[in-house]
Amino acid sequence: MGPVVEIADLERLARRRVPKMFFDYADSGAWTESTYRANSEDFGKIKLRQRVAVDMTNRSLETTMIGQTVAMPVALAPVGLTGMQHADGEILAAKAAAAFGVPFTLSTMSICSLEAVAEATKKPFWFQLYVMRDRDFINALIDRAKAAGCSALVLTLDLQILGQRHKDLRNGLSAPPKFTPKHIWQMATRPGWCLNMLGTKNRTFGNIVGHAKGVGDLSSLSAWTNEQFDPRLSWNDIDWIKERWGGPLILKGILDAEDAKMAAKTGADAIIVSNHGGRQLDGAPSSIAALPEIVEAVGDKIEVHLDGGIRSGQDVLKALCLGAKGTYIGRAFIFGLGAMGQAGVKQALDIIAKELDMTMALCGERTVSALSRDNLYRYGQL
Ligand SMILES: Cc1cc2nc3c(=O)[nH]c(=O)nc-3n(C[C@H](O)[C@H](O)[C@H](O)COP(=O)(O)O)c2cc1C
Ligand SMILES: O=C(O)C(=O)c1ccccc1
Repeated sequence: MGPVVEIADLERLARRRVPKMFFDYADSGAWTESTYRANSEDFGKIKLRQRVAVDMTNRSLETTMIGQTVAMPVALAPVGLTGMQHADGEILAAKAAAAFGVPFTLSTMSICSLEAVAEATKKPFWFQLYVMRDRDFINALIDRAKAAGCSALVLTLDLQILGQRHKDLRNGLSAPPKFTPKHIWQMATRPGWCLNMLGTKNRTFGNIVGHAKGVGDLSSLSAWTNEQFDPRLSWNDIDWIKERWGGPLILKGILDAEDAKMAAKTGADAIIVSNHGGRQLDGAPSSIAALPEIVEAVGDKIEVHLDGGIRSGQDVLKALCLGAKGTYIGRAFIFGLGAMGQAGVKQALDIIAKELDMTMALCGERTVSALSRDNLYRYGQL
């Protein structure tokens, strides 16, 4: 295989290095995966307006997300089980993000704990919260995020029940891994991953082990999730979470203009337009298709961010042109991590930054804040 020049190269390498059950877990969407596919396909339908003879010197990708300076408007999205793609995956991804100057978001369902990531990186990161039925546990988790120095709380609203992903059911996915002959085979054919994993103690859910009951004994991820996660979560809960946390708050998983208006009323600092990477409601529109009407509804009241389907810097630029102030990548960095650990996450960020910078230049712009619908051919109508 030749040099790594685009995110698809990292994906191919990750597929060869990560046991099938964990690679498939990342590379899956709910049911028919139509929304998962639409997320990236819809970016491809948007055309750019080429401009020429514009001074290209002194370009910069630096901007802010929720008032925090970022080297480019691309954060790492929260991804559960990141530490199963590569040993100590959350720590490595957090280090790569900190070195690059973009936010890393640690999932509630991470393998490395809040405390382990804080200790290893000594840099602030963002924490993503899932609301579970056990409110004492959630309060304790919020307090732990504060103690770990997290600089934003990302509250995910689109997963009260876990969407059904066929690949996970067929693979009998669980973390820690099960040891049926099939699972042993999948791991034995990935010796690099196995050796690497034997070198760490971080092999189960670091934030919740010993706290939330039953976590050592996962019959299936979905059964466990549906038992623990709170199906009663409502807009009324944002208040107590916001108050307990007391810092910058981002609401994740908004895909509808009416929900965006509700979110803006909570006084949160930002929303993330997201369909959970196509992993929850199959048949929902792509995030990029949903973005314009949400920006139209609340763009002057709350910062609007977007994730879902971003595989290049061009995708980032299109989201910015349609009104997003920031974006997040999930699989794009996960493939880098699975392929080659921290260096792979760095490569993913380098690739996206280069693509964003070159695209911006060829569109005749020098700063991300200058980007608008005017940079899109026919204003980006799909
Ligand atoms: C393997 C995987 C695990 C995820 N786990 C979480 C999670 O724990 N919490 C969360 O809020 N979102 C989670 N997400 C959703 C991501 O934060 C993000 O919305 C999505 O990955 C964006 O799409 P992309 O992967 O196409 O960039 C997960 C996504 C993937 C692919
Ligand atoms: O897989 C996911 O998308 C996710 O967010 C999750 C939810 C519960 C347990 C593990 C991962």
